Amino acid sequence: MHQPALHPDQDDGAAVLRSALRDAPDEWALFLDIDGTLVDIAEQPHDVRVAASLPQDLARLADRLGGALALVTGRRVDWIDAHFGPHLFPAAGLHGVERRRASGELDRAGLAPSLNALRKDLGRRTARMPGVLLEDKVAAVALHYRQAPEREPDVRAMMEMALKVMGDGWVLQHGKMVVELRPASANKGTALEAFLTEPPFAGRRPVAIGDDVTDEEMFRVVNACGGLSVRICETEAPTLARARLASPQALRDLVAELGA
Ligand SMILES: O=P(O)(O)OC[C@H]1O[C@H](O[C@H]2O[C@H](CO)[C@@H](O)[C@H](O)[C@H]2O)[C@H](O)[C@@H](O)[C@@H]1O
Ligand SMILES: [Mg+2]
Repeated sequence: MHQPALHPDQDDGAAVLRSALRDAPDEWALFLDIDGTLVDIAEQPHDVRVAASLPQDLARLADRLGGALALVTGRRVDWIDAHFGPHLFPAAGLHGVERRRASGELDRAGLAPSLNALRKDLGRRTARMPGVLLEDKVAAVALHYRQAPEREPDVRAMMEMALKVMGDGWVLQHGKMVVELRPASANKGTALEAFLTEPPFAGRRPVAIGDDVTDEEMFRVVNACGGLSVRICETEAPTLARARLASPQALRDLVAELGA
């Protein structure tokens, strides 16, 4: 797949987003990634800080969009609620594998007993690898190497083996200094498509904002149906997104502005 690099000077995402979401809020649906997009990247998954005003700003913007705002993330939906509550946003977790509709109905990921043994084995191995962190996502598992970048080849090799153990129906999801093993049943693009068939998203044009390879599936869907794709990136990055924002802070400022 050819992915042209998005140049830092290319298409100002803020201007594009303002003219869509402020001028025609009834026409658009907004899909937002979390890590690296709404919140700054931190050394470890549990170190992230959700800005105190962000959940309320998002809830106000969701209100302006008639509720057509969803969080689409690699995190679990339970994690989203713990960090973005009390408002329960429509959400896709585990890269689309679990999904809560605007109605509140939640499709959870099925639990695979074989993952438990595998998780224990990965835990034993990574205990001997300082700086490599196992993130237990219940229906998925992630190995982070941000604090030990030299371990990337070992992490990749371990996860390739883990994928073989789990077999069909599972995929490796690469991300920022992380490799995740998750069910292959969905991705962020299919989750976005599913939202677009339901109220209040149906009939609206999608806007997707993300920062990572997992968000490219959303960008593909959005581009195909005449929506807006925006990548958070400070430098050039190969991407399908057609506009850019410089940082999560730039997006948070915009969310506050558009919701006010
Ligand atoms: O889809 P996202 O909302 O972007 O979530 C992707 C993964 O984000 C988290 O890991 C990433 O962020 C951590 C905190 O900033 C960082 O330490 C790590 O290096 C990044 O890979 C999260 O831990 C994963 O579960 C998400 O899938
Ligand atoms: Mg992200």
